[in-house]
Amino acid sequence: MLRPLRILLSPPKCPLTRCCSGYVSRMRFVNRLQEDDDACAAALQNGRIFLFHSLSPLLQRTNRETFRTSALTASGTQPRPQPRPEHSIQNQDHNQDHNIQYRTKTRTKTRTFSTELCRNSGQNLSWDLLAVLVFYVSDLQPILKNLGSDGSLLKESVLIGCSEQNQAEFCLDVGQLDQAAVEEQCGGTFVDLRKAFFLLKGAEAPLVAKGQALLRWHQTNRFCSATGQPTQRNQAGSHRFCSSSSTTYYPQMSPVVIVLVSDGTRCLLGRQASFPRGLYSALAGFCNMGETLEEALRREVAEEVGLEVQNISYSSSQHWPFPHSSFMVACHASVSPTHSQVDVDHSELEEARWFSLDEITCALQVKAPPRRGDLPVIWLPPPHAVANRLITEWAGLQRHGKDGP
Ligand SMILES: NC(=O)c1ccc[n+]([C@@H]2O[C@H](COP(=O)([O-])OP(=O)(O)OC[C@H]3O[C@@H](n4cnc5c(N)ncnc54)[C@H](O)[C@@H]3O)[C@@H](O)[C@H]2O)c1
Repeated sequence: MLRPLRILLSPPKCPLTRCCSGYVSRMRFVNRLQEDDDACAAALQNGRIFLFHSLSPLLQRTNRETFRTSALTASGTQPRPQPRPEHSIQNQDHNQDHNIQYRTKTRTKTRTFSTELCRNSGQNLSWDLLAVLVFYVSDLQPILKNLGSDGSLLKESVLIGCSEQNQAEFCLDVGQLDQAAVEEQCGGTFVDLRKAFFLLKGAEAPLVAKGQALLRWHQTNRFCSATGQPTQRNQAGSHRFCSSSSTTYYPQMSPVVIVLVSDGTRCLLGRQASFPRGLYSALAGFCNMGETLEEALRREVAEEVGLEVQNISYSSSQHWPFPHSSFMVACHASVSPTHSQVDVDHSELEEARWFSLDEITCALQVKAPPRRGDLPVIWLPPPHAVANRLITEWAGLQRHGKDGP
């Protein structure tokens, strides 16, 4: 039965509006787009798109004096107008959303840019801004056409969610187009996710990581592992299907356990030889087939530092895009102070040692990796990493006189 187009384009009003939150209707909307290809194709026409090139997200970087908007042309035949400095960020109002007006050829639009300030590498303590560029499909279509792409490229977008303004959000990899030409047309730069991830605003980083993970999964799962035949994706990109073997493939994450071990007054951190100088983190490891999280956690700590932990408690979890998609489950655990002698397996870790609350407090204050020539300093994974959360939680509990779990 045909549904009215109005319902296909935006999250349906819940019939039980009084008891159904915006969150619930957005989640149901996304779920329906994953199930219904026609609804998803319609939502794409009205949606927002994050662009990637060979898995690097399109970002905008500028200085604090002038926050330049991306000037988009509504018509690809016209020369792209120079970006106009329409918004200045005064002082250090970082972590803010900025509603910025910009003009297309035919109309004025307002787009919300979120920005995070990060320390520039120069000596003058100026700041850089980094933000994800988001395009409305209606703006992107003429740009893609101008770059010689036919309409079929847009259909390769994958659904990643729904904004609070009830617009479906998609990611699209334009790796088949000339990178410099896309950057020039779109007014942004494709930045390797490893560099970008820690400089994006809290809410943007996981969204971009999720988009990259989904795009990567599609790029590496084009064929059925049973028959070798090509697989077909659904419109949302939430699964692929092999019609020869009737197998449905879903995107996968590898479960990883990460644990902060405490002996009551100190916490245990380690570093791999590949880590940047001075960086220490909580112990982590992939779960083996058939293991529970608790078994994986106990095994990893035993293997890496030769300790037997107890009192395991869950803290939080996160999707981690590096090197591929991991599902990090973060826990606290403890050892008795009388059984805290560390015996490092140097094939896994370069070093592991106990840190006092004072050392952790100092390390948490280091907000940027030390630069070449700086004095050696101990620093910790940044706030986007769940390891930072574990360490911060432990420090908070220590300050309030309670140990970990
Ligand atoms: N978000 C954070 O705060 C945080 C902190 C530390 C580590 N991590 C992540 O946790 C993961 C594990 O950490 P690690 O130090 O053990 O990493 P690692 O990269 O040293 O991996 C250790 C070993 O696990 C094996 N391995 C790799 N991929 C696997 C998979 N999918 N399934 C099973 N085994 C696999 C390989 O033999 C590899 O040498 C890494 O992806 C790392 O980036 C995240």
